[in-house]
Amino acid sequence: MTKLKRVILASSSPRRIELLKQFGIEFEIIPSNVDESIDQSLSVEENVMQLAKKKAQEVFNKLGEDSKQSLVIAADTVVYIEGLILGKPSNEDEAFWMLRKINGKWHSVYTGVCIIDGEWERILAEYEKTNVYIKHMTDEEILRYISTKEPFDKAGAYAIQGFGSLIVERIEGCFYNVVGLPLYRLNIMLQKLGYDLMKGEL
Ligand SMILES: Cc1cn([C@H]2C[C@H](O)[C@@H](COP(=O)(O)OP(=O)(O)OP(=O)(O)O)O2)c(=O)[nH]c1=O
Repeated sequence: MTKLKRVILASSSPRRIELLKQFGIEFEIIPSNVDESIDQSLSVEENVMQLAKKKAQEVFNKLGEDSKQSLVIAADTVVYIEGLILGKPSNEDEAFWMLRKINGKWHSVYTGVCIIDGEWERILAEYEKTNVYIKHMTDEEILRYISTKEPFDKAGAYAIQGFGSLIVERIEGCFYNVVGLPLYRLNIMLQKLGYDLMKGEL
């Protein structure tokens, strides 16, 4: 297999960037600029895979000639509860509403991952699901959590890796999926394309 000229993470998420960095591979960061609005008429699985595809495709299309020797990775994370898909809250009221919605209950976090391999002209899109139980909080506790400012750029208005760790009672499934990049799933997908993070092959 010829060495890829460019490996691109199509994301502005500091969490995704940090998670991918730990494997010692060289990659560039090119955030996408797509409309991330959720289509409540589609299933949650379709939503996250379609959004991840849109992000990857947009960045891939900008690469021009280089695209043939490039691999682009993109992801999209949402929270799913009682038939509703929650993205990132746009203000304090929305964060409060989302946190009340997931308060004292199980919900599911879905991340869609898309990989475009220009060399083989292949597009792979899959998703991972993790169940998360949030402890019961009083309104005062919810407001205190919001005052950390952590909820604003996070799907479902919390971050399991930050202050949010103090409200997540238990999880079932991949932790990294909740943070925004399901590493196990990502490597399974890369292996399907002939790469492997364990071997440093990318
Ligand atoms: C539930 C949860 C989400 N998140 C984050 C991961 C994602 O960054 C964000 C969901 O928004 P996304 O739209 O998936 O990603 P993004 O807009 O931050 O970045 P980009 O589209 O450029 O890749 O929520 C956490 O960091 N911790 C959590 O516990």
